[in-house]
Amino acid sequence: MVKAIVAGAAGRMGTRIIHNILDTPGIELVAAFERPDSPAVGKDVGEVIGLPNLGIPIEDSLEKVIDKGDVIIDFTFHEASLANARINAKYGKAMVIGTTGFSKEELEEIHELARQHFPLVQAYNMSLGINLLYKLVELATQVLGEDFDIEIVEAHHRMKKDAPSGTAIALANVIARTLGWDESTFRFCREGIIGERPKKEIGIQTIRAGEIVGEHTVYFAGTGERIELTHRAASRDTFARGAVKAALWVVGKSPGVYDMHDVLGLK
Ligand SMILES: NC(=O)C1=CN([C@@H]2O[C@H](COP(=O)(O)OP(=O)(O)OC[C@H]3O[C@@H](n4cnc5c(N)ncnc54)[C@H](OP(=O)(O)O)[C@@H]3O)[C@@H](O)[C@H]2O)C=CC1
Ligand SMILES: O=C(O)C1=N[C@H](C(=O)O)C[C@H](O)C1
Repeated sequence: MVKAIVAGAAGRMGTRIIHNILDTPGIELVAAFERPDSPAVGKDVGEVIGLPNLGIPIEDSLEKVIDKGDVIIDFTFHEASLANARINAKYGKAMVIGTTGFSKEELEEIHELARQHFPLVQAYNMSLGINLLYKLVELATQVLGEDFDIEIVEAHHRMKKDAPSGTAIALANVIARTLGWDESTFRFCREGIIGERPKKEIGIQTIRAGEIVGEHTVYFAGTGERIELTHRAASRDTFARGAVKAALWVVGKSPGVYDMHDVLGLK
């Protein structure tokens, strides 16, 4: 039985991840924690996620609970996930990080810690559909190439803290890699007299509204025709199921950085 520790247990994703752990054979929740000043600290996990008491109090740090678990599942905030990876480097537990909004330096440090000390599944989107979309976008980019203008539009709920979404950045990276371009071709917003669209540009636009769970569309617009590839997540359980699959998969792996294509066998 894989023993899981959930970071950010009272958050939107933490809550759904715990529900999914409780519903999945082969994995059990052994501990959960929140940031030290969270009102959830000290309460029973069940009370916080809308279930009867589970006999597991929400703690205020990873260090207090890390000995109990085999894997830490972390969907929190960029600084918190980095701090948790630093702590885990001393313990070598498996980790699943779904957090977005990292700077390049933060993400590189997490990856380096993992390469040296623990197996990590890190992915900006843990849904099956988005991981298939990466492949479809790669194929469309190979076929349509530089003759088509490529634009990404992402839409999320009003509470989301980072923009653009990690998934939109990952999609842009797939396109850029396929075309042999780099990040200097990413165009994050347009305003004013912007002139004609350069050919060598990947537009990335953000919508924040209401309770949208997560939507990504990639436009391939050419002369006389257009293809739109869209993924819409209907519920956070879509991501939470992926996170639990990743947790079951990563325990026992060698230190290193893995992604959902490894977990889902899409490599
Ligand atoms: N990879 C994927 O498939 C997906 C990734 N995400 C990403 O996951 C992250 C979380 O999203 P979401 O659940 O909506 O956000 P929430 O803000 O609802 O949840 C994050 C939780 O982490 C808590 N937290 C913050 N700092 C710490 C800390 N130091 N230790 C422990 N807990 C901490 C927050 O507490 P407090 O509220 O008090 O700050 C909050 O309860 C985001 O980066 C989001 O983009 C989301 C969905 C899918
Ligand atoms: O914050 C969210 O909600 C989501 N964030 C991820 C991202 O930034 O790509 C994935 C998902 O779309 C939901």
